[in-house]
Amino acid sequence: MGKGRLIVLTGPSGVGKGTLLRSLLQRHPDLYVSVSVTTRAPRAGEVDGQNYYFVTRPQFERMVAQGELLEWAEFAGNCYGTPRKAVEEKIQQGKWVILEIELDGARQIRKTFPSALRMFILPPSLSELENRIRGRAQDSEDAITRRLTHAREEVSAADEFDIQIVNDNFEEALGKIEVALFKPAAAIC
Ligand SMILES: Nc1ncnc2c1ncn2[C@@H]1O[C@H](COP(=O)(O)OP(=O)(O)OP(=O)(O)O)[C@@H](O)[C@H]1O
Ligand SMILES: Nc1nc2c(ncn2[C@@H]2O[C@H](COP(=O)(O)O)[C@@H](O)[C@H]2O)c(=O)[nH]1
Repeated sequence: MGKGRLIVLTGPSGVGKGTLLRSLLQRHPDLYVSVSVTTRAPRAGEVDGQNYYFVTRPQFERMVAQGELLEWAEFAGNCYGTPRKAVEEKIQQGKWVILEIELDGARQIRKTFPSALRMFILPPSLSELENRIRGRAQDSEDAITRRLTHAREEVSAADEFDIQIVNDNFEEALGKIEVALFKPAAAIC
């Protein structure tokens, strides 16, 4: 059995993290992507237990109080958190576990799992980021404004991460994530 590992993927909402991860999983089905808990309402097509575990705020607060979340944060009016049990079990089993989380959560993981590999995905520009969020057509105008406001703060924190990857050309960005994950450290520049 291989050695378990924790990998954090962060970047502003709409930069393409979820899309990159879906392609990465198709190519590397042995990776495990943690399913987060959120108080956000499901978007069209989102499935409970697959995209997220959708919970009420009291349920979320109970999970926090009982120490069930590895990290959690409030983002654009909703709460998001990583269920501890599944992640710890998968790492124990030797799996490589990926967390797709925002900046506050990534900072928490840096303290609790200093050996985690932390990658930050950047948009080619903020205007392209806005195009992608709008193009996704899943968020209200209010939610879009809040996400773009957060994006500025998040992008300015990119240097806190081990690796920064610009998601301009999708295949190139995906290739860089693969290099960061699978190639020896000397190959990463
Ligand atoms: N390289 C790319 N070029 C153009 N469009 C892209 C690229 N990567 C992703 N997209 C598109 O950008 C939109 C947002 O992508 P996605 O939902 O994966 O972002 P996200 O970072 O996971 O957002 P959130 O954090 O809000 O869940 C999608 O419509 C996706 O198809
Ligand atoms: N700190 C955490 N952030 C998380 C988690 N799951 C998702 N996220 C991040 O929230 C925003 C918004 O997501 P959306 O699905 O509403 O667009 C995005 O940046 C996600 O990466 C989590 O468990 N903890």
